[in-house]
Amino acid sequence: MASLSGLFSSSPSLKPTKTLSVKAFSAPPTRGDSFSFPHTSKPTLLPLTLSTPHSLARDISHTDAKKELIKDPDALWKRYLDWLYQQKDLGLYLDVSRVGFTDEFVVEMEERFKSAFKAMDELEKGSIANPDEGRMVGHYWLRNSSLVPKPTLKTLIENTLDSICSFSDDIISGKIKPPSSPTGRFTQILSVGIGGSALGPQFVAEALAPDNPPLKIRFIDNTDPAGIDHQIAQLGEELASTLVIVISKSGGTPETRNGLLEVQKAFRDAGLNFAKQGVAITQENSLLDNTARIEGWLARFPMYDWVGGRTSVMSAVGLLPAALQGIDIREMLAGAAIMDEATRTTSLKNNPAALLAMCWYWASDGVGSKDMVILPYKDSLLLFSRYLQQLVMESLGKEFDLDGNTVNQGLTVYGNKGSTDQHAYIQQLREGVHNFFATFIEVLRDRPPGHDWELEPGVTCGDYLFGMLQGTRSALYANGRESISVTIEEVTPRSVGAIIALYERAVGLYASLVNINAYHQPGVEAGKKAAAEVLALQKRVLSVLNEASCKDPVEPLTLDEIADRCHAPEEIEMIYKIIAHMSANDRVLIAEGSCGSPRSVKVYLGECNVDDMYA
Ligand SMILES: O=P(O)(O)OC[C@H]1O[C@H](O)[C@H](O)[C@@H](O)[C@@H]1O
Repeated sequence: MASLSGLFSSSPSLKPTKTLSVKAFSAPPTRGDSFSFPHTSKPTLLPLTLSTPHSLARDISHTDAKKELIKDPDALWKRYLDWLYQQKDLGLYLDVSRVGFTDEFVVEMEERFKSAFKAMDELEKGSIANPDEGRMVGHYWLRNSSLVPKPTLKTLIENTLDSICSFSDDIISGKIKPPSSPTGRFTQILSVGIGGSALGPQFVAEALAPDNPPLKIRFIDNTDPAGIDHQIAQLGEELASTLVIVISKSGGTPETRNGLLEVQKAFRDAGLNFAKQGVAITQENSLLDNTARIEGWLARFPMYDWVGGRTSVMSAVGLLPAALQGIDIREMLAGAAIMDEATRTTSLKNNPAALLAMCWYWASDGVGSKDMVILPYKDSLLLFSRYLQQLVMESLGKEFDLDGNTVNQGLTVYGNKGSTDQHAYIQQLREGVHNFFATFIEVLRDRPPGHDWELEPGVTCGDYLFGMLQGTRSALYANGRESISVTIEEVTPRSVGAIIALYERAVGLYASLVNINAYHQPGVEAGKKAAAEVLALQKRVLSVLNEASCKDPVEPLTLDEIADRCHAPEEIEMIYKIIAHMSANDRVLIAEGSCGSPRSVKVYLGECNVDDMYA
């Protein structure tokens, strides 16, 4: 693994120090005259300060009253033409005409974007864009290493890319072989990781893996034992020809560690040598890195301090699994690089990421008052909304702004795919509670050339899909529901790289507009900490039960008795849940009562462990 020493800085986290509450809204903006999409009221943009109390926008945000329709097709066509964005090299279009922002709003946003563009420029030049963690934010450098602020990083990025390509070539060609496989080559990948260490690889695999990839991929992205067993069972004999890629930026995420331990056990049970089939992708000197080094795993690839998990798909995290599936990763990087370039322009109208961010702001009042429904009309893009959930919600879902004001920001993302979702929840979108705006992802090419046929005169299967998309867009709009359309010509490594880059930049710009840190995730720690406390309590419960079960005769205990002996009477409900879970898994026995009536329950362990008693 290339040396990463000296690249990482750590600094104490900077917590917001104050909570301000400033009422600073003026009258709602006037509507544009050439095109009006009459929301009942919208928050006026505040003066260009970095301490905008966006949460207050809720107080005056528009009601959900049905909007009037734009009846005039000429005006709509003009708006479509006026605002249509095209990136020729990528064959990508962005249509924001069905979002009802006004000319006045655009003018105000142009002002506000000046500082967003400046912040983005500084980020790309290596500023500490994640102030709470004292980190640079460098995912844009992964696809254009000439941008890096330090020459050592350029070498690191390029060397890692080269080593990913040569390692995957050697695996695919069979030059690197699994030690005990009868086939003599690796045929399967088992990717173990969670969050940003899974969602990108999953999305890319679903979008781009060929029908018969050189290696097929499976994922363990949870600590669900049954889910893990299922993946291992599905591999069956092919475990011997499975390359296990363990991905964790931090190298210490419990779910990933558990997945690894479970897979290692499966290898032991099958008499296989895990180390000869294991690959780690992690930061240098993390727990995972040290484990892989000490155990002599097949390979290790670096993750960088300056790349966040949710923007890591173009690091080894996403590139190695993709390359092993025969996906052209340099094309993915090229698509992202072109989009990065296109989204650097400071002309709002010509910057597709800025247009997206502006529409999000308009549609959700800059406070996330409406959800973003992502509807790709292409099966292979099914996981895009799932991928975006982390990218958008972990980035934008923040309690405090950069000045320490309580803002509770965010933007909710959901969606699966069209036309499938039309038969599920589109009914509510069109007629029910008006709490969303839609984004259609349209793919022009239905099938590879030469494979199409007409299933009825003049109409192909893809024409139906096209019709469903356009019909839904029109039907939603006719009922006052706003939508954005992103169109790509085909689903290729280049276009997938481009749409990832498009949304990464849009999230970064939007975060600047609402003055939050998009690059940390302080809220995630609370759940992790609470989980650790539950497991610590479980150990105390087990110890108390063990002691009682070693008595002669065995002393079954009530929940109150267990709680008392754990010195945790306030945790009795949690103790009950722990007992119920262990009982369901045959790890404690119920002497009296049943789990359904907690007061009646008396519990003991099946056997006494004397070692534990004196531990
Ligand atoms: O890659 P890892 O360090 O294992 O982290 C996996 C995930 O863990 C946390 O939940 C973070 O909030 C995510 O941003 C991250 O992607």
